[in-house]
Amino acid sequence: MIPVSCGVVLSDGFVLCAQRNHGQAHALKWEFPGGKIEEGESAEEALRRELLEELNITVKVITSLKSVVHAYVDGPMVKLHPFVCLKDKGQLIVKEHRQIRWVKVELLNNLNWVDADLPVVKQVRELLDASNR
Ligand SMILES: Nc1nc2c([nH]c(=O)n2[C@H]2C[C@H](O)[C@@H](COP(=O)(O)OP(=O)(O)OP(=O)(O)O)O2)c(=O)[nH]1
Repeated sequence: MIPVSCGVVLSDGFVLCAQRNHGQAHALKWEFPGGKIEEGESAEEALRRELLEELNITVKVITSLKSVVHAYVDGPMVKLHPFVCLKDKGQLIVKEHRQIRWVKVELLNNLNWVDADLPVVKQVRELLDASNR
């Protein structure tokens, strides 16, 4: 089971979505930026390291969401640890992804997500719907 952290990064009501690159697993699918948790690292430490490495940003973590375990067909079993965060410092530099996009919460379903992220998208929608009520 591969432990992975990812960030639902919010700014001005938009969510930062990232498209995986050609040549990677799940090429051209959309994900929340993040990556594998390394030995001796907490999920939150991994998130901060990956966001800095991949996108040159720091974040303020607001809350964690429920983790998702997903077994990819012919692929690894992934345990995804999602965090809702606010973008803090750093000018976004896209280093590894094909592209990034800031997407309104209600339009998140329009992207072609990696399978493990669908339950995360659902949690994000529920969380933000509830906070707008
Ligand atoms: N980053 C990220 N990976 C995800 C998400 N959902 C999901 O199933 N994954 C999977 C895809 C990959 O199999 C794995 C993370 O791999 P990665 O390639 O992004 O991580 P990494 O940068 O640490 O990898 P590496 O190239 O250094 O080996 O988790 C997600 O929302 N964000």
